[in-house]
Amino acid sequence: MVTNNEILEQLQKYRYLDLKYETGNIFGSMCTKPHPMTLEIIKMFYETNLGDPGLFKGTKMLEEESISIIGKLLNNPEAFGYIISGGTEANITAMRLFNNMSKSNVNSTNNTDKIVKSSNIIIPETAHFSFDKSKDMMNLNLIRPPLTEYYTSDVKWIKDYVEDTISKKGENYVSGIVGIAGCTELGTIDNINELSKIGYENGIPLHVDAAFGGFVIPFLEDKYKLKNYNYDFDFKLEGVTTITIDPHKMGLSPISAGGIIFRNKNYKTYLDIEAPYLTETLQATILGTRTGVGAATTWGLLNLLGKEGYAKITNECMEKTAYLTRKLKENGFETVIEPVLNIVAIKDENAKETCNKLKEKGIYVSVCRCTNALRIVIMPHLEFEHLDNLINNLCDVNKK
Ligand SMILES: CC1=C(O)/C(=C\N=C/Cc2ccc(O)cc2)C(COP(=O)(O)O)=CN1
Repeated sequence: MVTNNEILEQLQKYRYLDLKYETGNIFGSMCTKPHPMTLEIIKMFYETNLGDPGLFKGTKMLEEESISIIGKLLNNPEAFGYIISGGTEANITAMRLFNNMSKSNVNSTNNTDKIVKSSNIIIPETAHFSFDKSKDMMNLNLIRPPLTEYYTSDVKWIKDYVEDTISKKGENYVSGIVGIAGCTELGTIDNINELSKIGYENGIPLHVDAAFGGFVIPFLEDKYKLKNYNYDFDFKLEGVTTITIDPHKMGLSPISAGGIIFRNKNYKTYLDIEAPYLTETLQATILGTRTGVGAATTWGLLNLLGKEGYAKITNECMEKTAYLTRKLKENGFETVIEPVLNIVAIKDENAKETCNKLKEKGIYVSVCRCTNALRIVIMPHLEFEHLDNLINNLCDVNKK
């Protein structure tokens, strides 16, 4: 008979093989060491199941209150939504919503010759690959506008495309538009304000993927804002329908804690599925059984840290980002763009090779797909000395 302690000792051997955030060698992650308070919350809520909320009324209240707090942060007191597995599930949910809305709109016009074979979604080149998964799952047709020099979607191209196709193919041709508020590779922010006008004027829903930027942009000090970007991205823009915002990235929640926020509860009807054997009769989330830990840790941190706490974390990361950018330039390196958020992309024609050389030295950076560059995400677990260590090793592998 194996004892608990023997099992735990065996598990320690596996855990020992994992990297640890506190070593300061993880430079490519958009997750970080969760806030220590969340350990206690995990123990309190590890058995909860928001897939059957009638059994866990207290946990369901925590999810609803977390959504309400995040909604107010995003200028929407009517916000509805869920704390779910992550940004991928949140983005797939938004695409599922747009897909169902377009099918419903077509059916409501009873114009069978306009049945949308597959939903046409306008989506940036810089979009996260969770949208490619959505495409596979729902047979979406993804329309990719050209990028500007700032690595944002060309909104004039989008405006012309929408007006041109709608005039030719009918008002339901474009089923949705996606904008990114803090893209994965470079942290750039699309002009959501312009996308919102295009969507609102043409009756097209707009999804904003702020999985990473959602817990950064609202707290950014003005001194870190660049003139070539528009930082408005939330529900104060009337065309914004849904937002992805992940507590388990810059929100410091443990994994899994993603967020999908709807402008209001009316959108739930497009997602509801009969759930006969549950305490709730209609279920809108993609996952059925789902832990309540994400909702509880998110609620705890939203109330513990508040806007001031998140602002402190954000602007400390931005200070370190400015420090790293300055040091890189002093050592002869060039960044792809001036950092928009706490992400630095270092120009490197041999990015993959450099990445592997750093990995041999125990330093984990990532590489960009959109340009030849190394990608560094300055998360709260990185200290100034870790950045100095990165620079020294970069100079070493580049013999600068
Ligand atoms: C703009 C956007 C993202 O940058 C993103 C993930 N990004 C980065 C996920 C990541 C986290 C830790 C790590 O070590 C490596 C990668 C997702 C998906 O979020 P996820 O399902 O929670 O991974 C959506 N949108």
